[in-house]
Amino acid sequence: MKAIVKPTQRLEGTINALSSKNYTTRYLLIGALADGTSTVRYPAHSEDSDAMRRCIRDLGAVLEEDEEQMTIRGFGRHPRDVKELDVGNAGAVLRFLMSVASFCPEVTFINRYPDSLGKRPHDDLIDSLRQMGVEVEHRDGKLPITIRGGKPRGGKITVSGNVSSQFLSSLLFVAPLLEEDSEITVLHDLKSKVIVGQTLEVIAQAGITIEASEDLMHYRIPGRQQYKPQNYVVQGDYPGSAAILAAAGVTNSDVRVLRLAEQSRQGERAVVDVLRAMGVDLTHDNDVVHVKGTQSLKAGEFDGDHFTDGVLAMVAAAVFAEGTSRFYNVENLRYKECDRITDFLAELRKAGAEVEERQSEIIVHGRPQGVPGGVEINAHYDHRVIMALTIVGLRSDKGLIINDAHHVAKSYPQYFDHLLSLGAQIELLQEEEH
Ligand SMILES: O=C(O)C1=C[C@@H](OP(=O)(O)O)[C@@H](O)[C@H](O)C1
Ligand SMILES: C=C(OP(=O)(O)O)C(=O)O
Repeated sequence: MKAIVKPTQRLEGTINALSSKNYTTRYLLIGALADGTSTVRYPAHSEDSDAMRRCIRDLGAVLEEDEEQMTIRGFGRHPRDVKELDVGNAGAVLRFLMSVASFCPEVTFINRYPDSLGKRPHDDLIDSLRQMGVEVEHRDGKLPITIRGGKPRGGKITVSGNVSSQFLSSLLFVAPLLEEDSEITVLHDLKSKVIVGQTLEVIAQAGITIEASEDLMHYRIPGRQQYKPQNYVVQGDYPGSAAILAAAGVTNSDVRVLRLAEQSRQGERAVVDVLRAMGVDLTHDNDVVHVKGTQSLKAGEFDGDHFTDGVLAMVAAAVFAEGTSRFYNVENLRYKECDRITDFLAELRKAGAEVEERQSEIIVHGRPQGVPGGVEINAHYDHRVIMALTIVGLRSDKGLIINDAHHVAKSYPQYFDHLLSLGAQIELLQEEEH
């Protein structure tokens, strides 16, 4: 699909935030790891959440779903002896299930996105699984990956946290099910640390005990525990909504996004404060974010590691700010669906933005007068690149054509529909997908 994004003066209206991707993957997983039947209300519907549905079903969970709610009969620590799993392009799903697969005799995770997930590194998790007595075959730390497990061991386990927090989360999900007690130590820095809070939150909701140090670098986990079946409710998604809020923030608009919990462990909740710091008039009451957009934003300096999946949308807003913005501590954006520093900035430059990269920083010299646009954008298989360039297109002089925009469905299939309902000038051209 091509998205033809045209200059749009004003966005107006109210939308319901999509359901959280990261809570959905977690609740589906712990529902599958439970003995008994759990329910999940308002699970997300997207390629990534569908990948989790597909894989836990293949592993033996029984799922039923209506409009609002899904029930999951879990397999506990006894997944079915499946030979192959297809996680699509979902990093979190792959990494979480690599540990679960260690209960199986032999599972291969196939490589369906060689130019996206197929390029992402998993060595740190592979190292940890080996410490647990699991044999892992891989191609240079990347997909396809075959896990030969059976009886993973607990004990002392180390995991590096400087590429992705998903490796640690993955171990935290399975360690309580092991025969032995475990002690997990995080080596190096722990990136995307806030999201580990979501992992610990959902694990505790399922009645599991994990003792975590205050800095989240050290864990004691009693073995032989069981996930209890529970009833979970998925909250609204901040990372996806960040793009809607930024689009509203840079246009002359009046937009409300409902279902964004004020008390949330999603790090990307911080985008509300980031936009406010840029001068956007924004209130957040009763789980409703109300944005009154402005044509005059101001630049700022932000630690992007606190709102990892919201950085690209905030960079897109900074493109129109007065002054130079700096997003630092974002090196691990290089290991996502694409290199979200080099690849993303290349597309922004095409649109006419003035941006610079450092190894772990994005620097934006804002252009309050707008950017020319009038070019075609490569999506790099990345939903967040698509969402961010759409924001830029809305405030460009000549608009932008975003190629392969269907990849937005990785997390937010209704993104363009939501923008259209707010009055955005966007034309969607269906073409043969490749
Ligand atoms: O645990 C999770 O569900 C996720 C962790 C983050 O990844 P990193 O820890 O690799 O930054 C985030 O970017 C991703 O979208 C989802
Ligand atoms: C990086 C992301 O997801 P994942 O790592 O799960 O592929 C994302 O949603 O932006």
